[in-house]
Parts: sequence; C-alpha cells; structure tokens
Amino acid sequence: MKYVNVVIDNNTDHTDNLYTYSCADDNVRVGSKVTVPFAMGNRIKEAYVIQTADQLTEEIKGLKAVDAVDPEISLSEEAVATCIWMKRQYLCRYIDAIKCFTPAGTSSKRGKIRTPYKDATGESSGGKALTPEQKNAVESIRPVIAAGEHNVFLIHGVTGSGKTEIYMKVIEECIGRGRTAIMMVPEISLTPQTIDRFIGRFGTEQIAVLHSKLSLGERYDEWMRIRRGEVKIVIGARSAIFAPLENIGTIVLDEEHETTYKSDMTPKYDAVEVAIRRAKKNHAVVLLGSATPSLVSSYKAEQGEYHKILLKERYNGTPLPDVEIVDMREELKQGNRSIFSVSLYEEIKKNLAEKRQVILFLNRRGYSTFVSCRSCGYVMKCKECGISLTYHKSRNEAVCHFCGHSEKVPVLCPDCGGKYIKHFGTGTEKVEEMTREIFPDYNIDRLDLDTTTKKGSIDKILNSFRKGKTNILIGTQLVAKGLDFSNVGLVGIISADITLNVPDFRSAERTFQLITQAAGRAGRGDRRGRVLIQTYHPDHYAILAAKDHDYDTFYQSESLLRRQLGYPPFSDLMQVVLSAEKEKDALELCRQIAEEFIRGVGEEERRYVLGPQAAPMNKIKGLYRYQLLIKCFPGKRKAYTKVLNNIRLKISTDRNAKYLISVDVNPYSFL
Ligand SMILES: Nc1ncnc2c1ncn2[C@@H]1O[C@H](COP(=O)(O)OP(=O)(O)OP(=O)(O)O)[C@@H](O)[C@H]1O
Ligand SMILES: [Zn+2]
Repeated sequence: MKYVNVVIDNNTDHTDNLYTYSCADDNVRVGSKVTVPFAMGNRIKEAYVIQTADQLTEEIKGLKAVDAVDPEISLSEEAVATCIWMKRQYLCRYIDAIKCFTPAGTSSKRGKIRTPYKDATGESSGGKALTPEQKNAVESIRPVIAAGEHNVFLIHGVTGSGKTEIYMKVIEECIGRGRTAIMMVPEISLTPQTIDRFIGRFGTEQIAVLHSKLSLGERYDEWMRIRRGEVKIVIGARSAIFAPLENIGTIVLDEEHETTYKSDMTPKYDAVEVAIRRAKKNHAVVLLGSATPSLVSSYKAEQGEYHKILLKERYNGTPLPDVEIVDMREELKQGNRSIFSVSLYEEIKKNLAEKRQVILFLNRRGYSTFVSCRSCGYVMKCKECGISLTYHKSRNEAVCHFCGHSEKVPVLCPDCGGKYIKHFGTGTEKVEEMTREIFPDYNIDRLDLDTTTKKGSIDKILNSFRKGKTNILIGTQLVAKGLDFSNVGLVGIISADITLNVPDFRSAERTFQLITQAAGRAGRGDRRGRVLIQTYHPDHYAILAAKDHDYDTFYQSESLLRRQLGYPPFSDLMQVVLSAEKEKDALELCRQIAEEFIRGVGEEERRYVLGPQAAPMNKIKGLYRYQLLIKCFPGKRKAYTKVLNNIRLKISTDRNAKYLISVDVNPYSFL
C-alpha cells in the first residue's frame, strides 16, 4: 500500500490544495495521472500525484483510495518540481502549472502518427563550415556540455551573425551524447526557414514541432511521441518549454528579448525563467540568443550570472547597414506633409531601380490612428474599453485593437452634428495605399495581423518576397522578427516614435530593439544595405544608439536610468489590477489592497507601492480597472508573493465578490 498527495483537476482556488489518498497500485509514482473519488459526493475526478509515501505520519479519518492510475500519461519528477516552483513564482494554482505539462486533447485513434512539416525540404546534414566567431562560441559551450554542467550563455550576436548555426552545432553535440534539446522561437509561423534547416539537418524522425495551428489530436500525438522518448529535439514557441522531454541537454531561446516569451494568461510565466529552472534540474545549458538582448539578460551577464558570448560580425563579413536619421520636423518646415520624407522617397526609387527589395516598417496596423471631429474635437472611442478606435479603410469600419469591437464611422459628428468627421494618423494600411499611389508599377505587399488571419497567408507573403516577386513589403513588427532575405537593400522606418510614446518604462528599450531588428533585415547578402529612420525625436538616445549599432552605449544609459528609478533589472515589477463594474469600487478596493499589502510586508515597504491609479486601459470589456505597481527588490520576492497570494485568494474565493483581481510579475505590458 502506498499513500499519495494529489492535486485535483479542478478549475477553482477553493480546491488548490494537496489531498491525501491511499493507493493499492504499486505503479503509482510522483507525476502519475490518477482518478480519485472527490468531496462529499465522491464524484470521480482526474488528479495528479505530487508526493508519495510508504507510510502516513498521522492517521487520517475516512481516508479514500485512488480509483485508478493512468498507464499512459504521467509527468516526470522534474516537471512536478517545476510546477510547485511555478505556483510560488507566478501566483498560480497547482493545476494551472500542471496543465502546461500535460497534453491538451485526446488520442486521435487513427493509429497513424501525423507529423507536421513532413514535406519540408531542408539542407542536407553536415552543416556549414563555421566562421571563427561561430567556432569560438561553440568551443566555449562544448566543455560545459561534456562535463554535464548547467550554465546559461547569452549569445549576443549582431543581426545576420549566424546564431542558428551555433544552436545546431550545440544541439548536435548534445544529441551525440544521448541527450535531448528544446529549440524555442518567438513565433513559429515566421520561422519556417529555421524549422526547415533543423529538419534538413536532423531529420523528421528525431524532431517534434509544436505550434498553435496543430489540431488537438495532432498535439496529443506529438506529446506522446515526445513522452515516449522517440523524439530528440522539440521545436516550438513559448509553450514548447513544457515539452515532456527527459535528460535535456540544451534549451535554446532564439530572439530571447521577444515579449512573446512572457505569458499574459494564467499561469503568467516567463519562458526564459522556466527554461533556466528546467535546465538546472537537467544539468543542461541554456542558450539565450539575440542581436538586442533584453536589459535584464545583459545585466545578469554583467553580474556573472550568465556567460556572455559576443559575435560582432555578419557571417559573410558584409558590414552592418548604413543608418540615417531623418528629422521629420525639418520635412514639415519644408512643406512636406507626406508620410515619406524626400530622402526615403529617393532611396526607395534608387533601390527599386537597382532591383533590390525594400521593407517599410511601421508598428501600427489599420489605416489611421483615430477618428475625430474637426469642429468639436470628438474622438471615436470603444464603448467597452475607452480607447480610441482605429479606422480600417478596407472594411470601412472603426475597430478597437483591444477587444475587436467595430462600428461604422458616422457621417455626422454624434456630439456636435458637424460634418467634419475625419481620420488622422497613419497605419500600415495607409502606408500601403500611399506606396501604391507613388510606385504604381511595382508589386507591393503587406504583412500585419490583418493580412495574416487566413491559414497559410504568412507563408504566401513570405514566399513571394523570398522569390523576389514582391518589390516592397510593408509591415508591423512582424517584419522585424528574424526574417532572412538576401536581396533587401533598404529598410525604411516610417515612424520610430510610435513605440517611443507608449507609456511604459521599457519604451526606449523596445524602440532600440525594434529599430535594430528591422534594420537588421537590410543588406544580409553580399551588398551592404541602408536604413532610414523617420522621427520627430532625432536626438533620443535610443534612436542615436540604434543608428550607430551601439548596444553598449544604449545599455549604459538605459541601465543608469533604471537604477535611479528602481525598475527592472534592479527590481521585479509586480502589477496588481482590480476590475469592477463601478469605477468607485475598483478604486476603493485597490486602496484597501494597498494597505493590506503594506500591513503584510511591513510599513517600511510603503514607498515601493505605487498607486492606486487608473490603469492606462481604464476600461476593458465593460469593467473599470485600477492598478498598483509594486517594486520588489532582490531578496523580497518570497515575502511579497506570499502576502499578495493571500490577498488574491481572499478575493478569488469570495463567492459574493464583484471584483476580479489579477497579479502579474514583470508583465510585458502595463496597459
Ligand atoms: N558559417 C556559415 N556559412 C555560410 N552561411 C552561413 C553561416 N552561418 C550562417 N550562415 C547563413 O547566414 C544567414 C543568417 O544566419 P542566421 O539566420 O542564423 O542569423 P542570425 O544570427 O539569427 O540573425 P538575426 O539575429 O538577424 O536573426 C543564414 O542564411 C545562414 O544560412
Ligand atoms: Zn474595445
């Protein structure tokens, strides 16, 4: 007879505890999926074993027995340990963490394993001869793997330095030693080339690709292949970090600075942190790769927590693109009101004449930014969210980019009855229209959320650009993410100010990253490329540093500011959001929670609690939102999360409560 502590598969905070059962099946172990009779009615529920024991330390009255042990599905001990850690780290329930590690969906019962990407035609095995920089990188990682030690490497390599080649060599090394690997990319649909290269090198049998387009049945099949140990490499986006691999030797996070690695849904985990946690338990190495490492990662490298590897040159020696800043205030003075500065127009013309391709980047989709009345200043806003609606010309509608609500644009102003309702500002849809007007003889395409809703549309747009059919590609940040095309001569950044003006302490960091990444798409072949940055803030340090490809200077200025203000990487920033139907209630409860938190952690912490204040998105889907921001300095995380979690539980388990509470540690957006 064994005794087990289990977590019940229940979606509530009331039952987020460990429940003890006896178990007659000797096959039961930590991580087993079981069924148990639960609560008064003894309904059979699914559950997961967190602990096992041969004896009970004290007698339990009315101890029930496990109903059955699932022979197919189980978590590894390491996965269970990671779940317990996640619960503490991200203030989630046990079951929220466990669900990350278990397969969604059920067996497809088709008897045939369906592998996605089976038609991929990648490069043949062997790989390329490494450049000296690539070789140095691999050589400094190899001994750590040989020794079976854990370490984190921050591979800071300029755009086009060939980081993927390093990942593949390191993974090869691991597999040669009988170990496994996780290869993470920020967005799978944008990285078909990377996947092709891996499949070409390692073959489909050894690889599982996890992505959101898989059906539930496919996902289940892939999960089982991995769990049975048939797969050596798992490639995927954020959730692939939970792949049920054992004996992991390497975890790679490509473009480690990308916000997609942070989950904004429960559990609100950070895949970089989970990767390091899992790697430690597996004695594995973590490779964090980027041309623009996050400030947090660079700081950790500086502190000696990570080992930094620098790659300063593109693999083929082509210099980084030549970057020019265009002061849009001057354009205005010259009477140019178009979205194209004279220099940008001339550069586009020149590149098209030379048969080189052009990328135009603007980090805002839609046609205009807002719809407003010229006579009275009325602005169309989302009734649910309170944010201004964006005009989409192709649909002839004003759309809320937060909740998706859309409505027709009125002919007359609903406020003053005037007929001067107009749309202002620029989005990618308008850039496309303008570009078509000015360059009617060229093929122009657009890559943003609106043009990629249909299945396969991303592939289509990227393929036609790769083949050279598209002359000008216009897009949002999707075009800044790792695309590797050799014939791009020019990248034009229509407005660098959009990200700069977002109310977030990371806006400068994001701007620097986006410009550098977008610029990095230019001149990846043999000929040098050119980049034009249009801005009303030509003297901003983020823009100047991006122009000079000068990460270090940016890092120094930015970390100085962050240190003074006590922002990450010098603290963890915790966001507590209270939502309620009445604005007054949300504010009042937020106030109470602030006091309760301070009582819990001590009066001397009061100065680290900011707010309550209305969240920048004051109203979402009809609920008013108020927030507290808490700066949590090193050594305090445990105490803070404990108090916060108790507050959260009190609210979430109160059946009469009219509020919602959400706690997010280092969210990627504070809106
Ligand atoms: N040693 C090499 N020999 C030949 N070609 C190489 C070599 N290393 C990399 N390449 C090629 O260089 C291109 C860029 O490599 P990769 O996509 O890995 O760059 P990256 O460092 O990830 O850049 P980014 O940060 O811009 O995404 C690819 O087309 C790749 O095939
Ligand atoms: Zn809305």
